[in-house]
Amino acid sequence: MRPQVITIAGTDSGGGAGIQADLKTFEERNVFGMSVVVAVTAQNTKGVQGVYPMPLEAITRQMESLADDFTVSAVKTGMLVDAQRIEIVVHAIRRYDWHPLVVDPVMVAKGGAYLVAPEAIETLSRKLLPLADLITPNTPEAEVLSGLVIHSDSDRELAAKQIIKRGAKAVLLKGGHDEANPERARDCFVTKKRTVWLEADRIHTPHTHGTGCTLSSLITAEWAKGNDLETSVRTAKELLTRAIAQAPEIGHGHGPVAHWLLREDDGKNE
Ligand SMILES: Nc1ncnc2c1ncn2[C@@H]1O[C@H](COP(=O)(O)OP(=O)(O)OP(=O)(O)O)[C@@H](O)[C@H]1O
Ligand SMILES: Cc1ncc(COP(=O)(O)O)c(N)n1
Repeated sequence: MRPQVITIAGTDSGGGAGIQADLKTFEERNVFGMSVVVAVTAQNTKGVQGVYPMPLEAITRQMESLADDFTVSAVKTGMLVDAQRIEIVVHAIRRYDWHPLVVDPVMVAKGGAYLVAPEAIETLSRKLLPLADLITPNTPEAEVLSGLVIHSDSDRELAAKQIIKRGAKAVLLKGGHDEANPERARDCFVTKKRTVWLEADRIHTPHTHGTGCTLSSLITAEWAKGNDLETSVRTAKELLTRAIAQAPEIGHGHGPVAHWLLREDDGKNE
């Protein structure tokens, strides 16, 4: 049976990030994608023009509908908007025992718009983080979640370990924002047992809208198919690098990555 996976996040009308990126990614990786819309955003490659949180009841009902019918193999979360919405998502994840759980602790969009209220970060850190089988912060998010300032590789590793101390089972600390390394895009993957550095060429392109969403969806899909976490993370990084390298010129700002290059050939498309 095809693995069934859920994204709990915000939409991106521009199609490059959020739930749209997640569902495109799931489809390309041959898992059946479902969604819980926490907020609708009016958004394009130039920025976020509006955020419209869904009513709490609508979020709860979507999760009930999915729990009532599907065999869920993995779940990811993205933009969760505020403390109240984080709380009801946490409640459902506990109630339905949705694991493995990949938490992309989305805080601020590339253009600077807040995707979660700053006062909700405490709730995210205290209640959602401890449920995460993997959490995928970028550098600024890792600083907030660990309470540490990050300059060096050893800071990165230390911050990831601190996030594990706070309850996450594994951390992928993404280096897309690491301006100090102009040639390589390096991510630090830390579990209780080991630290692994994942490296790829840094691609010189403005078209990186939705890279974090796409990476966490790739990992969720690969994990749902029964691969182990480290293999899932490695595969995801390789695929994403290719999709960034061939990012199309779509829109007038930070364009999306080439989701169609993530396709897994299962022999059925020929
Ligand atoms: N220019 C680039 N070239 C190659 N890889 C990149 C580039 N920018 C980001 N990445 C990789 O993309 C993934 C996402 O990293 P990034 O730090 O951009 O996440 P993010 O900020 O959460 O993304 P988003 O902007 O979607 O929220 C990481 O694996 C990172 O190394
Ligand atoms: C709904 C939604 N979720 C997540 C992101 C983060 O992606 P990025 O930082 O690439 O804009 C986004 N822009 N919109």
